[in-house]
Amino acid sequence: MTWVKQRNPNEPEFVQAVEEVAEVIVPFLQTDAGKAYRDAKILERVTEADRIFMFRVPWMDDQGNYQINRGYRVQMNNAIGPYKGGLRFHPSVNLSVLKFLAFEQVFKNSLTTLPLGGGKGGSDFDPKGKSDDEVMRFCQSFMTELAKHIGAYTDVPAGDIGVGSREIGFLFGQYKRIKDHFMGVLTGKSLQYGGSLIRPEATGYGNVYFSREMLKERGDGLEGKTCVVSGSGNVAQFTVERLIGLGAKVVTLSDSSGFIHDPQGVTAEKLEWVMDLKNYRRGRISEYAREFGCDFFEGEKPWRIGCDLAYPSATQNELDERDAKALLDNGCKGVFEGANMPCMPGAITLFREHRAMFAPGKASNAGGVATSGLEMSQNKLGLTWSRETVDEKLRDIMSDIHDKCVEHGRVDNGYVDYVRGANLAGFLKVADAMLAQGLV
Ligand SMILES: NC(=O)C1=CN([C@@H]2O[C@H](COP(=O)(O)OP(=O)(O)OC[C@H]3O[C@@H](n4cnc5c(N)ncnc54)[C@H](O)[C@@H]3O)[C@@H](O)[C@H]2O)C=CC1
Ligand SMILES: O=C(O)CCC(=O)C(=O)O
Repeated sequence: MTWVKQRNPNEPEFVQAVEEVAEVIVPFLQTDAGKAYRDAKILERVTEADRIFMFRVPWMDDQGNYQINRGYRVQMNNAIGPYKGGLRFHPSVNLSVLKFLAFEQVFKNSLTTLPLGGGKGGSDFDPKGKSDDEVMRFCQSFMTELAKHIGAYTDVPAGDIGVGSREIGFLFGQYKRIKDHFMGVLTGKSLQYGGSLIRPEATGYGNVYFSREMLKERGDGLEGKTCVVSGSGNVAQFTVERLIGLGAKVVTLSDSSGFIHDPQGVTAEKLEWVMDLKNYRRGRISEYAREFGCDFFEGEKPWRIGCDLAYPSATQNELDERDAKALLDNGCKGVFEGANMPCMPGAITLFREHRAMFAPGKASNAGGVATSGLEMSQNKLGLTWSRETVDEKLRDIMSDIHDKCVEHGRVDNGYVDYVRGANLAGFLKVADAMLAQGLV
């Protein structure tokens, strides 16, 4: 870790993500089973990106002013398949954030059972408050540079925070215009031009399926459980949809301005209203409280609300040790990461010490990228699978990931440490591929 910290100064998120993996992998490397990986310096090699692109993104706003943002693509590791991972457009984007996300993606993609390497990209561009025309001009400029570095067998980006179907459409249109190729170079596309059914739902649904597997492992189920969810974007919306579909009750949603608490529960009708608010009207979650007559807590996070289960689904480091204590004190039995690295290290330690269920995002939110892998397969075959087919494959993949976490994560007295299981299983597949491919 000293070596990693020295080589990556001023990159706290990246160091945090490496530390979480190293905590599990370093002790394994000291064993006989880990010797070959230790000798070949596999862990050191996976912390160093294959390559990173940083570029200027010039665009013009609606008033005719010149605007400059910075674009990035981190191609972290392609030992088991082409680089794969989302694009994030948010003012907080910097190299540290994208390197942490790309690093996580390597292990997550390995867990999916599909041939996907790991990457991530994005920009400090903020789509909030921008017109559709401004977003389009930005996306066209961003793709004009990115197109040089991606391809259906090289690197296949997708969405993440601030990049949804509108942005993917603009990015795909510009790629096609530059390259004159109609190919699956992005996932998360709309259905009319090569998208997959269930891809929008997949991260949220996948996390719920994963939590159902974890509950089953303990002889329990989702029916009747009270759940808190953070965020109100893609992952949060479909987490709520699946939870209420499976008989649970969701009482919170949030955005960067605060959270709403609806003790009656978010119904399918209320969720439809939220989807319209967030995906088309692009409004604030506080409007929910006014529309449905419940409380809005400005600037706060939902973790002090009593619940059985929690699904952090907004952003990194949104749940600290104090929040974890509040959740446990109020009876929460399980935390399932929909976002990437939403729980801070102190919170994770507390959950594990209390033997609560804790699902690390690289396992529990892998359904999104896995379904992107299914979109890539459909594009290559020139076929469109039905909703039922894709949903069944997603359920099977989440169940396989769960089984691998149990296989590698069962510790003394039967407790399954999913952090250990996910990191070890994710690492081993990539590490074996790297060993087989020599010193590259
Ligand atoms: N979209 C996908 O398929 C996948 C997304 N993820 C992760 O899930 C998380 C959410 O992503 P999406 O739902 O796709 O993005 P989104 O842009 O659709 O929604 C993001 C949500 O997080 C909230 N948010 C952003 N910054 C915040 C902050 N500082 N405090 C509180 N709330 C904040 C936004 O208001 C919004 O509700 C991210 O961590 C992302 O990396 C993980 C796997 C796949
Ligand atoms: O579907 C993809 O390729 C991107 C998913 C992603 O960015 C993530 O898993 O964090």
